[in-house]
Amino acid sequence: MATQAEPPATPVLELEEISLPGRTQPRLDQVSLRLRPGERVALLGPSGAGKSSLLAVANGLLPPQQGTVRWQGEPMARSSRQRRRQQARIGTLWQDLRLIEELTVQQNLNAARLAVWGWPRALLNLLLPLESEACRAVLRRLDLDPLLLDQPVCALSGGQRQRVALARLLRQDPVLLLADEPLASLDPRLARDLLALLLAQGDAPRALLLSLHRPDLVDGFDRVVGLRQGRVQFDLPVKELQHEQLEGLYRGATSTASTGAGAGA
Ligand SMILES: Nc1ncnc2c1ncn2[C@@H]1O[C@H](COP(=O)(O)OP(=O)(O)OP(=O)(O)O)[C@@H](O)[C@H]1O
Repeated sequence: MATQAEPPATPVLELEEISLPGRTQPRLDQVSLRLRPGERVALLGPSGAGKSSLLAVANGLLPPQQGTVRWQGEPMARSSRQRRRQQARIGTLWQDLRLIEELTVQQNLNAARLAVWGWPRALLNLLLPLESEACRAVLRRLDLDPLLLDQPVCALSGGQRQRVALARLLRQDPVLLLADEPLASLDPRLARDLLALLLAQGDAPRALLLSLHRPDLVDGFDRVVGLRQGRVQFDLPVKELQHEQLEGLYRGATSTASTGAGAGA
C-alpha cells in the first residue's frame, strides 16, 4: 500500500530577502533564512557581519526595510495585541543576560510570563512570587538547585546566572529560541556546558538560532550559516562545511574566531 508523504512542516522562522540599511553599508542585504521545527542553526561571521541585526529582525525588534519575516507561517501582525502574542513565542538569550539583579531567581523566572499574565498578576508576583513548582521544575531541568529560587540574582555566580537566564527562557516556553553570542565571556568549560544545554532545547516543535564567534563549536548544530557584510555567504549542513569556506568568511577580519576545528574539511 502506498504511504502518504507527510506534508512539509511550517517553518518556525522564515526570513525572505531581508534588507536593512546601515550608516555606511547595509546591515543586512537580501538575507533569506528558514528554520524548520527541530532545526538547530549556528550563525557565524566576523565582527560587524550583521549577526545581531539578523537576530533582532528575527525576534521582531527591528523591522526590516525590505523583505518579509514570518513566524510559524504568519507575517508580523498589525495589531499590537496580536504582535505581543507572536513575540511571546520568541525567546532571546541576550549576551548581557538582562536579569534583574535585585530580584530573586523566582521573580526573574516569572518575568518570562509577563506577556501571558498581564500586569495585575505580574505585580502580584513581585509581592508574592507565584508558581513556585513550575519554577523549581525549570531549574531542575538545567541542573540548578531549586533552593536558589529565593536567592537574589546578584548573589549568583557567573555560571549560575547563565543558567538562570536560560531557565527564564524555558519558562517562557518559546517556539523560536534565539541567542546572541551566548558563549562570549565564558570560560571554555562553561561555554561547552551552556552550549550543550541550549542545543538540548532545540527539539521540534522548537527551533534554535544562535550566533557564535566560535566555528570550532558548531558540531552539535544541524546547519551553519555564514554571514559577511550583511550577506549570506553559505547556508549548509554542518558536515558539508569546508575549511576554505570558513577562511573566506573571516578573511581580512580582525576577529578572534579560530577557524581551526569543527569544519568538516
Ligand atoms: N543601530 C545601528 N544603526 C546603524 N548601523 C548599525 C547599528 N548597529 C549596528 N550597526 C552596523 O550594522 C553592521 C552589523 O552590525 P551587527 O552588530 O549586526 O554585527 P555583528 O555580526 O553582530 O557584530 P559583532 O560580532 O561585533 O557583535 C555593522 O556595520 C554595524 O556598525
